[in-house]
Amino acid sequence: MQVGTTLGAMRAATPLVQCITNYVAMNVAANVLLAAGASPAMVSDAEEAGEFAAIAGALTVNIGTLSAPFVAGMRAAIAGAEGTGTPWVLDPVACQATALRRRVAADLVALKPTIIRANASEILSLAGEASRGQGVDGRDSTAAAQGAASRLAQRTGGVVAMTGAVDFVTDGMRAVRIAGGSSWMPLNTALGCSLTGLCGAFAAVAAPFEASVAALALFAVAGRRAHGAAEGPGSFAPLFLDALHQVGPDDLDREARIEVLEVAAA
Ligand SMILES: Nc1ncnc2c1ncn2[C@@H]1O[C@H](COP(=O)(O)OP(=O)(O)O)[C@@H](O)[C@H]1O
Ligand SMILES: Cc1ncsc1CCOP(=O)(O)O
Ligand SMILES: [Mg+2]
Repeated sequence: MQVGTTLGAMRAATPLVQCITNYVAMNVAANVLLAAGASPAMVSDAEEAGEFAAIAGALTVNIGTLSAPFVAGMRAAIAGAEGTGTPWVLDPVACQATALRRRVAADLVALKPTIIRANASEILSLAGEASRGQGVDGRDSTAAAQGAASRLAQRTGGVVAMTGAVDFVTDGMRAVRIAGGSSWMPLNTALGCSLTGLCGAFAAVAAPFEASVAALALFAVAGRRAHGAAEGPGSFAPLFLDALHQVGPDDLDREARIEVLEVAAA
């Protein structure tokens, strides 16, 4: 897949990405998007969120620190995005954990996100299957959740970008696995949330499946590069930001480990 071309297009556009994300992720995700080449804006109040979505290249919606004002802002923003045909990405953080999260996540999935980016435990929960997720951290393998991801994509008509030690992306018909990254990534809070924002950045310039693959591949390549130079989760964080900025289109094509799957294997 031509992920390098997609990266070049994203950087050329510097897309404005509206991120409705949690308090933990706001700063981390903004820095990740800036380093990768996008223009993030954390705009979530219901009074302005719909208006902003109409001028953004993409919207991302994350339920990490859920509250009634956040939900109102999400609904306003999604309505604004739908009005202009703007792509939007859902991150159902810890959607298995509480009744509130299960209900809000199900309501948002019913609005048919362009992309759902989540860990395997969250995908299993959204698909109505048993999840071993603990809080915001995934505890299921993506291999065990491929069927759930495919069914979810078929139900929404969108793309499911599922992450873990090996990532899996499907639109219900096509599927790929992406290897790479670092075992220190899940020990850095909000990297999953930041990747959701990056999916939005790519979706502003490319079709949802290609956008998701490019975003996850960039994380995988940058994570692998940073791992080689880091000594632990703390030194990993700045090295990862540097790598996100330094990986170019040719590097991405050369270093990305993307396996295109037969549909029957998905
Ligand atoms: N064990 C691992 N080895 C390599 N990369 C990982 C590992 N776990 C997660 N990642 C990477 O970390 C990023 C965030 O994924 P993940 O931790 O699944 O999200 P979340 O924080 O939403 O649970 C993704 O790029 C994923 O590929
Ligand atoms: C720790 C925490 N608590 C609520 S949201 C959040 C951030 C989770 O970030 P990620 O799912 O990207 O690791
Ligand atoms: Mg995480």
